[in-house]
Amino acid sequence: MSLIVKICGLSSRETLDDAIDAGADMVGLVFFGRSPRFVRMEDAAALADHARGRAEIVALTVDLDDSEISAIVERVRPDWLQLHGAEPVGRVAAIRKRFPQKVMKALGIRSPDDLAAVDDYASVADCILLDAKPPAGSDRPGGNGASFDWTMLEGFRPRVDWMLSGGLDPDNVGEALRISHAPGVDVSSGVESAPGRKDADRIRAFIAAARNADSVSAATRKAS
Ligand SMILES: O=C(O)c1ccccc1N[C@@H]1O[C@H](COP(=O)(O)O)[C@@H](O)[C@H]1O
Repeated sequence: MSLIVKICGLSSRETLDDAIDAGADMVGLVFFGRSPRFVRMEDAAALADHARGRAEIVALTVDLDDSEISAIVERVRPDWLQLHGAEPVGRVAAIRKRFPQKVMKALGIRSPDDLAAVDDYASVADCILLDAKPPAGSDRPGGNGASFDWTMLEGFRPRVDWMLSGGLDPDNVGEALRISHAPGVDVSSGVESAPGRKDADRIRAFIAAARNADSVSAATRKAS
């Protein structure tokens, strides 16, 4: 199976097209008000319609309640709900049961002990997204351009689909894949020229570097 690449935090038709034309499998829309990538519901609905059928649409949410998620589901009709808050296992299970979307649960990682949570969520999420824990002083749980030590992922083979994120960029995604053999990668800050401003050249460079590294990594995954 080939590498899944998600470009997150897109907020214009132009950058959506840049990501999709460059080969993104998933595009993310951010519904977190304190993010520089925040998109209002009406804009998100139009962006999703623009992308529909060309890439999977991911709605990034942080600790929203059912009525807020319902509004996104009805207006935006995403393929995925990305849960990037402190949603406990039971809450993730309830969201997955209530809504038809696939569920991606983000988990903050700083030390190898944090990986234990992956097993806890494996049966209630369709995909686990490993992200760095936010640096001190950050007011958002992701999108901080912060990475964690990927060497703790050597030999990591969870029983659930997963993706790597956190501080990835065109220069380091190859190394991240060589170390982690992640089946998917997700990026936001690393393909921007300023917070919230996506850069077409960096998007293309990121996806090219990731696909290039994955051709090597896929062979290793097959052999292991
Ligand atoms: O992008 C944001 O602003 C954001 C806000 C709140 C939660 C998550 C957010 N982004 C996600 O964080 C990871 C890592 O991002 P980065 O590449 O380190 O900037 C990624 O999944 C984004 O989708």
